[in-house]
Amino acid sequence: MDKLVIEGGQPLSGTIRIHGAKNAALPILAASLLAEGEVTVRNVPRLLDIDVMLDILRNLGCNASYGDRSVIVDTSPASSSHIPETLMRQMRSSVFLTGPLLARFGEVHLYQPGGCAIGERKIDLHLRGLAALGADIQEKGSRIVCRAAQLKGTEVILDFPSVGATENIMMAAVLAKGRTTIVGAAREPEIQDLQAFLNQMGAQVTGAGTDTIFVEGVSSLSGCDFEIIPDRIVSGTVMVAAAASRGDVELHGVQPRHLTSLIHVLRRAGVQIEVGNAIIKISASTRPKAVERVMTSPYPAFPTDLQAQLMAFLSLAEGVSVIKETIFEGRFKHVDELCRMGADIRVDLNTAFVRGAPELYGTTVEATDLRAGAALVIAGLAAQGRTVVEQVHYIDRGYERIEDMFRQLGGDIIRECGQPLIPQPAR
Ligand SMILES: CC(=O)N[C@H]1[C@@H](OP(=O)(O)OP(=O)(O)OC[C@H]2O[C@@H](n3ccc(=O)[nH]c3=O)[C@H](O)[C@@H]2O)O[C@H](CO)[C@@H](O)[C@@H]1O
Ligand SMILES: C=C(OP(=O)(O)O)C(=O)O
Repeated sequence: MDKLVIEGGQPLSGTIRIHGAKNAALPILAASLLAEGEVTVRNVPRLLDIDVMLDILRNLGCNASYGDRSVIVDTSPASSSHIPETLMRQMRSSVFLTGPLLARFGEVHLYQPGGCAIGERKIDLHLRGLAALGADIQEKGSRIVCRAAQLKGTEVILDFPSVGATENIMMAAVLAKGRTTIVGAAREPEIQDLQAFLNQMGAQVTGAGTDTIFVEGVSSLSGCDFEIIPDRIVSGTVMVAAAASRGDVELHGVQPRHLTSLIHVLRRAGVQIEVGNAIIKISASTRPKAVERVMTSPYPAFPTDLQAQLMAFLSLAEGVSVIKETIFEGRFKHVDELCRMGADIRVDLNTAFVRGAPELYGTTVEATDLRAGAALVIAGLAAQGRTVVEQVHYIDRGYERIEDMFRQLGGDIIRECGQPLIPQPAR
């Protein structure tokens, strides 16, 4: 398996353009199934999770191809509503196919989804929402069958603003009969992007970005051409890496308003940030100050997907930072690895107390999940000496060749290719 080898201590500098958002592209590609016709999705990042989504779409009978940063999906030949277990288990986002398949075929056969081990990650809110729309749901072990000859609009109340459940319910509701109201919806920018995509196909969805979403059911949807928003988590990762390496970086093609909570925390740590139209300039030259209280929460609060990266940065701060993780109960796996690099972090339940150290030191560490892996890369870029990050396939789920991205900014980072994950047949 591949490894990243990083010689730390180089301040990052230069300009970078940020790729499209994985978390917008995945539900949007799943939603393409709702249209009978051809859908073009632009600014799609080349990631492992996107490849898995395209494999699933092909398995369901669609034609799906990737080229020139765009995906073209022709959903007219789609013929199956069975998602294969092996593909279902490769990522959490396979669950996004549930709403669209149910709306299109009146049934869907699926399994509990896989993905990074960062918590229990049930799908009860997804299934309860679909049941409220009239689906009959049978669960046997990890196998799930949902059926509904015609979904019917209703009020769905979410006990927690789950991003995925909000998206699945929106996708199911667009072809339902009548009006659906989602109360307690998640407000993430990716949900607004999904609304824009659905409406471009002819749906009638309003309210995304607030906690109440209205969906007026329509009888059919047609293909469209749509461009994905920039990835706010990749943007945030580059910003934190620039600050940790005490560099000077300009990010282009970003949406600063999606990063308000991170900008606020980094400024509290003493980082210089200038915000323009689709541009963020970030520079840091001194040791950061500790940040007393950071808590992950649903958007617009601080995102759980940047918690690990921020912790790597605050490991180098002057003083003690306190980081509380309220979204995923298993999202502190990077702590042990950061400590192996010289960080001083104590965890008490869902709170990490980070006593900043003057330096981190390179060693061999293991990415245990996607953002934990990104945090170790940041730590490696800022550390003294050589860091080797193993299990890079987790990082490849969400960053398009992370080593190229940081090398473009002057980072000394290369990939050493190992055995392929899936053994290739002998020629
Ligand atoms: C592809 C995608 O967009 N992934 C993002 C999405 O994941 P995802 O959509 O899976 O995250 P959710 O918002 O659904 O999960 C938040 C919390 O709700 C719980 N929960 C969720 C659904 C459910 O049916 N039952 C339940 O208990 C989860 O275990 C978790 O504790 O939002 C997360 C929270 O911002 C991000 O970290 C992920 O990067
Ligand atoms: C947890 C993440 O993704 P997913 O929901 O696809 O597992 C992430 O992007 O950090």
